[in-house]
Amino acid sequence: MKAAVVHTFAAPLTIDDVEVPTPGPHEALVKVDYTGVCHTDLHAAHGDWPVKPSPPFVPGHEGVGTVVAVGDQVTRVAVGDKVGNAWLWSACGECEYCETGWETLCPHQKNGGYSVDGSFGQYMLVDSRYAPIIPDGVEDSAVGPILCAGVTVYKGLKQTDTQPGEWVLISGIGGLGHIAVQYAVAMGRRVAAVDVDDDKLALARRHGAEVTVNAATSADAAAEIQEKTGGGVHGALVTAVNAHAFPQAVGALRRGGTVSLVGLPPEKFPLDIFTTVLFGLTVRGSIVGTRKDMAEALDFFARGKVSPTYTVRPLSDVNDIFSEMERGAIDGRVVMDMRS
Ligand SMILES: NC(=O)c1ccc[n+]([C@@H]2O[C@H](COP(=O)([O-])OP(=O)(O)OC[C@H]3O[C@@H](n4cnc5c(N)ncnc54)[C@H](O)[C@@H]3O)[C@@H](O)[C@H]2O)c1
Ligand SMILES: CCCCCCO
Ligand SMILES: [Zn+2]
Ligand SMILES: [Zn+2]
Repeated sequence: MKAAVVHTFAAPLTIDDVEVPTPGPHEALVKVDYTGVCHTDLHAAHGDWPVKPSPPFVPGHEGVGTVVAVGDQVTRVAVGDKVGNAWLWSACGECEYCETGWETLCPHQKNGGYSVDGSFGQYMLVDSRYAPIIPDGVEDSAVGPILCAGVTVYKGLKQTDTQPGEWVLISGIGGLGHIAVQYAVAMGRRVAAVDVDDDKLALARRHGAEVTVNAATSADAAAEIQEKTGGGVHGALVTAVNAHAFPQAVGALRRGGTVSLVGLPPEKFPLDIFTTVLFGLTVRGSIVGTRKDMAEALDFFARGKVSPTYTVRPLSDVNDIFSEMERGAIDGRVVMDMRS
């Protein structure tokens, strides 16, 4: 089968002919139709983060396809079912985190396209107990971005502890952010959006943002957001890939506000102790979503409440796609067609 393989960090991926894997007892073999390209895949290919994947590996964790074979312990899916892969590829099911609804924090988890091969190949393995089950009747090319971008921002928004009618800042209007605007609107929040690119902010407005601020041209983006939201946002979700966006989102919070961090530039950012304490602010990290979050995020999509903006391109474009992503030149999400 064809697959895009990372052999060396920060070097072009090669399209290799690799063996179709065999499913283990709890695994299913999936023929991949489409896969979204997440900025995490670029971080993975560059070896950006402290915990690195082990080349050679196949990235991708927004894959969608059809089950073609199952292991002898599989009960949750069957041949012919439409499933996906996800960052949370599997967890142990027995630790304190798995037992308390926090499987995303399981120290024994496997991660799709990172610690196990992912969806940038024509076939992929999934753990049948964790694979997202794709709702009937949805567009196969559109649903991939929900499997990471969608579930992540949906969970991240829940983690802002905001209520309907309150202001939420979405920082970074890329693959995650443009979908976050839609979930926030669908969840009844008022949306302010910040990015460094006017085209991204126009996309945010098309998806329902009431306030947009360009952090590259604003004299003080946090102050501008405070002023345009009548005292600051009740919650903020940072999906930006630049560390400057993080203190900026904290600075845009209303007193008592919560910022949910999901973007992962491999850097640190300063947090002002005095104002954080004085204004009772909460800074919270958020990672993807559980299987329950995934089912909920997919339900919003299946009911037409969110609709990714995406472009379909061939697997052979993978290196160009990564270069464009690195330049911030992609509006919405790229989805690769894996069928040919
Ligand atoms: N926490 C999680 O579970 C999780 C899940 C998925 C992705 N991620 C991470 O989220 C980040 C975004 O992923 P993506 O696929 O949306 O990336 P993307 O490249 O599609 O979008 C990034 C966006 O950040 C914007 N940006 C850059 N600098 C900015 C700044 N200073 N202020 C505001 N916006 C700025 C870019 O213009 C772009 O719109 C990546 O680091 C990825 O690894 C985390
Ligand atoms: C720590 C890496 C989290 C990545 C989530 C999927 O994009
Ligand atoms: Zn991702
Ligand atoms: Zn566990």
